[in-house]
Amino acid sequence: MEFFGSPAKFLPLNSPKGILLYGSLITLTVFNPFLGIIAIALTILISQARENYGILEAGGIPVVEPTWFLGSEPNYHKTILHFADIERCKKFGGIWGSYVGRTPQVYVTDPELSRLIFVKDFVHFADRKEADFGSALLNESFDYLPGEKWKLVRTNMSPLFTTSKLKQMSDVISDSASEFMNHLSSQCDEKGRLKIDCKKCTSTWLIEMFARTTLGIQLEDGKNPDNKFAEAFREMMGENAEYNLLYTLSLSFPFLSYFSPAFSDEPTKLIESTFRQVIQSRKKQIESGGPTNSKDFLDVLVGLWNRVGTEEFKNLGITELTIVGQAVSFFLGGYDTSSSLLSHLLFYMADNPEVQEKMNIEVMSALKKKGAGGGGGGIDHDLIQDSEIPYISACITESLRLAPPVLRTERICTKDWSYKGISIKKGTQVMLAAWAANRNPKVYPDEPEAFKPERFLPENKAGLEPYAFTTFGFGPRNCIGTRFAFETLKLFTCNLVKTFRVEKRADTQLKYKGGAYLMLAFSSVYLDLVKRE
Ligand code: HEM
Repeated sequence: MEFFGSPAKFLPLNSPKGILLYGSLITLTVFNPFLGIIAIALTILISQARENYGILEAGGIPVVEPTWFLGSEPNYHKTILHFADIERCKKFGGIWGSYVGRTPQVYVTDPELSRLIFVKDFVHFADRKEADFGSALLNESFDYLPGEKWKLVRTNMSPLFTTSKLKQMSDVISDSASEFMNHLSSQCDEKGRLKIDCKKCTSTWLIEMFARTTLGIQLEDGKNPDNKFAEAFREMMGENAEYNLLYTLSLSFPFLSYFSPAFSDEPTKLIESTFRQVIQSRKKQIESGGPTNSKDFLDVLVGLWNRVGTEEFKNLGITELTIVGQAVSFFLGGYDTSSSLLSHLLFYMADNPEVQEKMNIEVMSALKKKGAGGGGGGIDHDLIQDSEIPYISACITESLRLAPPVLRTERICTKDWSYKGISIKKGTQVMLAAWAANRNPKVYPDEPEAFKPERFLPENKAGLEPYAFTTFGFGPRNCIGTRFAFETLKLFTCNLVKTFRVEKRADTQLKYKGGAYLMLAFSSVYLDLVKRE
């Protein structure tokens, strides 16, 4: 087994193992050239697959023992990676390494290391790994833009998330949420029940709501879970895709990824053309001096669009597709994460009936206090402040802690880094293992695996270590939509608990998919919505 040594480059000719290996290859080629060439090709492939072995150990990082040539994760496609992270954190502590195929990856859960890597020493870890999603549009996604290109887009997008902008969008989100509840009510049977697939149901609303808030358009048939725009997004994200052995093999032998692209390019066509049309029609509106929403999302996109072709944009490689890609990545960044979170929140609520009763009492009394009574409307930006609905806010935060939709927040080390005997080499991927980090028993000593919203009530949360809540990442490249996400989640949840109870069904289960390495992937979670009197 130890033909290739470790770390494996090609074996030196003058070593005993080298003489044995190269001698055997030459002999085989002389007697059977066909088999000999195959053996030489395999030798080269395997040596390449092992080329990074040893790098992590040399930096003082404990590693998940690699196999002969499939890295540390020979069953990657079957492994539920966030559970693996939890187990490894228990075994190794706050930092460990793994060879994912041939890529050395470092996993961090220790709050102090997270602060250093993601915030203080950001210049060493400013980018994410260059990605090829098999789609030109997705390759322009904001999350994966490199260095200066990312900086320019981020600087232009940040002003969209100020308090005043958020308040402006909040009315649209709130109208959309209450309309959606009315729609769900109208779908209930004569006993006031409706079976839902949590992710499909909540993502339908989120996509419709995003279209309204960011693009200012109303989707045709937007409340129908099977509407073509929502379906295109789900297909593009490969929601029904399963990882297979070919995927695991492609991690060690990247040429195989050509046969198993991560995302599907076909549905991006509908999405790309819709976004292009919307941007171009706002551009025309602005050029003809028509009224606009003054610096909303579309105005920012049009501003960037008008700079395509300038020297600065040419140098940075920013094209029209880059601009469309930003609109798409806001949808993706927002809808998939939020629907994943809402599915977990609904599951925890169904699992804890007493919790949802408290949530209902809280929202009803906040409405009463406001003078809005029990009838429609009233749930708006002011009502969803933490001071008005501390318990509901705590339930949302606890769900975010327990089930972070982004399993691992990633960075690539662009400059060698070291700290107290640990060194990370340029080219290594660094992952914040969110599921494990958020269960830190030193920070959440009371049953870290359990759903306990009380942890985040105002009287309890003050002393919590901020770097042990990793759900939105950290530092200059953290989630730009955090405040928007909280606004959305709170408006939806308040409307939901006011209108419905959530109940488990005989077929309710929460089953995670293997191989998902970035975004949480799970099979349909079915629950019943039951209308409140
Ligand atoms: C529950 C909801 C959400 C969760 C858990 C979440 C989580 C995350 C995480 C972990 C990151 C990576 C942060 C890092 O690398 O440090 C991220 C990045 C990002 N998120 Fe979110 N997100 C959510 C909602 C949203 C929403 C609503 C939007 C848009 C309105 C959004 C847009 C983005 C974008 C554009 C990035 C890339 C930022 C950059 O690279 O500079 N996210 N998000």
